[in-house]
Amino acid sequence: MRTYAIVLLSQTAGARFTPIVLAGCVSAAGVSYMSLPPAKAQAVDYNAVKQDIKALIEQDAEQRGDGTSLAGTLVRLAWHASGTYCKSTKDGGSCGATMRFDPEASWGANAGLGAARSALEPIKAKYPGLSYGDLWTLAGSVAIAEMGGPTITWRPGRTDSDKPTKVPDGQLPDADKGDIGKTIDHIRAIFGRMGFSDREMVALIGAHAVGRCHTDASGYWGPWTFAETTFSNEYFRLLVEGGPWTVKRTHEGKPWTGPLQFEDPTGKLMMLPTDMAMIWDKEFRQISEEYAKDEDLFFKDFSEAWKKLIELGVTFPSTASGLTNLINRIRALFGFGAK
Ligand code: HEM
Repeated sequence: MRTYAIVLLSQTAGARFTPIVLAGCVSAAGVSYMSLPPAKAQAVDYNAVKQDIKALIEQDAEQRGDGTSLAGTLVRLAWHASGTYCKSTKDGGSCGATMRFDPEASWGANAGLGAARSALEPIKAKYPGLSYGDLWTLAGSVAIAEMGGPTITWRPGRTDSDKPTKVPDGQLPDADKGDIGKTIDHIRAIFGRMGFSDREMVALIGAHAVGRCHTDASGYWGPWTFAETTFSNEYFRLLVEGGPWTVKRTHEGKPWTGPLQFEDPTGKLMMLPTDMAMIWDKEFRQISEEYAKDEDLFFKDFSEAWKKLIELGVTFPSTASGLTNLINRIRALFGFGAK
């Protein structure tokens, strides 16, 4: 049995370390909190934010009524907000939430994400102390949990920039580099720049279990799996055991004029060239096969890599001092602390 809870590490503004407040949060929310020093003037009830994100996803699904969901787009928003990071220059990442501004908002890679950002605006307005960076990454993390994904450990602390990014376009991956070898090298170059290993890249790309491609956003069409609102290892199972995956030639009875993509024998599912790289490349394939066989392993690796992704470049307020930690531990022993 898996745990689907989001673990929140909460900042309490105004009061440095307040076990009573924290204990209250624990019992009210059923999630785990840890105290961090305050960084903002206005306290945010992150559990309430989480509930609002869940409600937004549910309301949106009801309105659509076609089996598609905002949840996948929220995951993509959190990933694109974070995936600009460069481990050498330390630029980019979810801190700053610079996708609010051009040019980043208009990068081709971010097409279609404006709707997800707008959908979250009422939640941002409701919690003045909440940063966009925290909201976007929490929304992606809540969406993963809502779709049955693994436990995500999320913590607040991102501050917003009031200036556009300094980072040039081209930080996020293209789905095709024209030939197999170049596409594989491109994946390693882009994710390597962020500081990810082969295993972490494959795990993260496994998020294509959910959501879909939209012709009016990326130009590609279709979902990767038959259950696009369920976070699972189906993406890897389809890649490894499904198919055969062939070049898409037609769409709804007409010739396909979009970019190169692959389809399964039903014509209902798709893979990007970068997805096919997950079985074309020997090392990627080995990991994809492991995930196809073992969903728990995929969930474990994904949740660790996702936490790393959404924390790239983020400096969190330092945790409690040694003395405060000791006091908290003693309080915890007597049942007052938050574990
Ligand atoms: C080689 C790396 C990747 C490439 C080339 C890529 C490319 C794409 C493209 C072209 C789309 C379709 C966008 C649209 O038309 O709306 C998409 C959607 C999506 N991507 Fe990726 N992606 C990559 C990695 C990732 C990673 C690392 C994650 C998350 C950890 C992710 C999560 C998603 C999700 C959830 C969607 C569905 C969005 C929706 O339903 O609106 N992708 N991706």
